Amino acid sequence: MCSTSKTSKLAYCIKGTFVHSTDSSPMEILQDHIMGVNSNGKIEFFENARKQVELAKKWRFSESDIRELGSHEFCMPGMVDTHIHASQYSFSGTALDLSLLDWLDKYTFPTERKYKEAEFAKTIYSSIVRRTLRNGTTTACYFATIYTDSSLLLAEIANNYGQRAFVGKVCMDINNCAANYKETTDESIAETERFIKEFLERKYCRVKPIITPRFAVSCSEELLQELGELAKIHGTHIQSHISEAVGEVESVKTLFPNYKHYTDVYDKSKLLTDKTVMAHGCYLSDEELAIFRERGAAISHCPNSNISLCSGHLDVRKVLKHKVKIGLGTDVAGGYCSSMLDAIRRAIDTSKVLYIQYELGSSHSNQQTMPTSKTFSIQKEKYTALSYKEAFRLATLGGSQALNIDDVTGNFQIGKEFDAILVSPCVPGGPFDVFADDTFEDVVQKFLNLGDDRNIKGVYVAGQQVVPLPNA
Ligand SMILES: Nc1nc2[nH]cnc2c(=O)[nH]1
Ligand SMILES: [Zn+2]
Repeated sequence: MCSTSKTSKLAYCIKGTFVHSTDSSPMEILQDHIMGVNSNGKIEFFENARKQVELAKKWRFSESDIRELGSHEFCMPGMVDTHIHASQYSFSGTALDLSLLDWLDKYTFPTERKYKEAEFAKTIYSSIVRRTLRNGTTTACYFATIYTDSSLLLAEIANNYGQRAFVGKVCMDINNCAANYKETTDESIAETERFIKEFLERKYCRVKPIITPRFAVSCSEELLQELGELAKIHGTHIQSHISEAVGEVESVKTLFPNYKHYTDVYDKSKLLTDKTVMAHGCYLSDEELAIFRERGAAISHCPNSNISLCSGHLDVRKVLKHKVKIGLGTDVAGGYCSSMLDAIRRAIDTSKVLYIQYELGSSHSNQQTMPTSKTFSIQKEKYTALSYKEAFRLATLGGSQALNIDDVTGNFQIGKEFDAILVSPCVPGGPFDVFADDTFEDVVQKFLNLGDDRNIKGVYVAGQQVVPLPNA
């Protein structure tokens, strides 16, 4: 049950280094700062520690109420996974030998069928929620399966562990390969209505339903339109896949001949709103991106999956140029890693691959000639690979914007809920080393490139500490 009081007291203070993004800066490192979090889990103040005495008087706290971070430690916003299939976690790290449509038929649909069984669902869903929380994912936008009851179970599990989440019951009334894993159109609509109704009755504070047509290939026109209506009636979020792989885009052209393009299929069904997040978008045209921008719809960039399933590459620069909202997603299990740190790294890798292609001017050729320093300097003005700071922003603030929850989370702006991870770079047996001449920026960069859950000492959602996990 969700309860916030109108009056809020100061709950605790944290003092040390904070790293976050704003609209104007992809990364701010604020050393020697002090933050106050209130009993509603919101950031009450965030100031230079110089003002501690003044703040202590105003908010009536003493030295003993302050949690002081160690010299290399820092707090950063919790990461936002804008696209993850909780139901595919059981086979993550395997089954990466096929491209999208064959991969769905051979591995994904048979696995998702198992979620008819509540016990199986409970085991895997508990594991993925625990795993993502330990990895520092404070918000996850989940796909479940076509089964309503086990999808509701995922919502319950996320709520019990204190994760902020969107949970979608998958809708699909077409499946030419696995006839035993699809619904009739009427079933899909009725079960989605039941899903939303029962979900909302539970009044979870930070776990919400999201309407989830799997993708246009597996949904009839009627189903897409009805889901668009339901989203409108209930004001819910919407998620799906779009323009992920060439074979998929070709199928959509054949299945929906009367539509201008893939984006038009969703748009005409009212599925593109400012609460929509579409995964991938590797092959979206400028015209389609302009529609995304107009509708306020967002893209979830899932680079691990795009590479693992040999789908393609998303040009993040192009999406940003169109001012389309964008966050990162792990897309487990097309993406083999459930950590958003991996999504940051793969987003940078992808951007560098695109940079090389632009530099060589050979995105459509297989010339293997080395570029000269001259071509590098000329081309650099045209294309810049994503920096680690930009990728950090995509994983935090960008994700919250993509999910339209940036008024609540995504950075350390006063009034937002304190969703954060406490990073401890120097841990015994940790994954990297810090040396005396490392700047704080170096330490942050090392964590983003080399760190893992061993460095994540604490995770907070709305001010509540959720990691270490219960029964860890
Ligand atoms: N990566 C990915 N793409 C999809 N397109 C339709 N379903 C899926 C899925 O489960 N994973
Ligand atoms: Zn996906």
